[in-house]
Amino acid sequence: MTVLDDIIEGVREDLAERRRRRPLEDVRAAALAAPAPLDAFEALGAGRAGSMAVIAEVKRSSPSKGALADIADPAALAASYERGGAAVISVLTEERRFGGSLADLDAVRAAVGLPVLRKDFTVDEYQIWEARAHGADVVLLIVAALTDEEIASFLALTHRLGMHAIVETHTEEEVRRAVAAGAPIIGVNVRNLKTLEIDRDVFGRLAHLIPSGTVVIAESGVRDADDVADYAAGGAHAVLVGEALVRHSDPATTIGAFGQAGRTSPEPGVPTHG
Ligand SMILES: O=C(O)c1ccccc1NCC(=O)[C@H](O)[C@H](O)COP(=O)(O)O
Repeated sequence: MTVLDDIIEGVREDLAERRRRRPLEDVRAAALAAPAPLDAFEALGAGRAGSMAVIAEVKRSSPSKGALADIADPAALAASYERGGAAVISVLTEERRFGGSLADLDAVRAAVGLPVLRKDFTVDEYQIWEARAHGADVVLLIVAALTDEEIASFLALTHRLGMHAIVETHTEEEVRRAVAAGAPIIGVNVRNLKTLEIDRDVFGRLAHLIPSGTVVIAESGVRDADDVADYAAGGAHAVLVGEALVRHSDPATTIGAFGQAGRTSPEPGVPTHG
């Protein structure tokens, strides 16, 4: 059994329990009554080259590293990410291996005016309705964990609800499946979710397979501004950063530096010479 299989087994058990406590009809009604979603595709630059959006993650722990940070106030952390210029806030809601929760999502949603990603292992449409009911604007669809039929139907539901999905890939075959599904936002996770190994070169090998007009996200393994610059050179419009931010004493400044490092065209009005 891989790490991903193990995580998903736990996700399915927890999901069955939440479903017992709150039937889908209730969650659907709450989702339809929630304020309209924010446009993450635009917030991430709509696939235009030149700038670097930062998706800043609220991440308490992980299977690869164990406990990362004692996040007493996820809302305050997310507010600091927003002050630093993050484009989207990611909130891990998986409980067993990442220490996250829907309560973290609620706290962050209430604290920021940015699009919020409900970062979980989506295996059932219930989780998409649930994400919307809790005010999320984006969900994660991991190609390695889903059939083509599931990707198509989850993507369709996401778009029907006015949300976006980050369709996450790690291999050439997964990128082809994400592209075939017509995903407007594709992430390349340089962390192999089956072995937890990080290989930053994976991004450069796969990003060029993604058609222009798609938002391309480099996920995981960002240690510093140089990593962001490398991902930008490989074609990333955005980076998804967890550990480097939650472990940093000044995440807002770090986000500013990452955005700057990934910019490949000058800001309007900034002279390029002289
Ligand atoms: O982070 C892990 O160890 C992990 C293990 C298994 C499945 C998923 C995992 N992480 C999810 C992520 O994609 C990251 O939280 C995200 O990309 C940020 O990564 P990082 O900046 O390296 O913390």
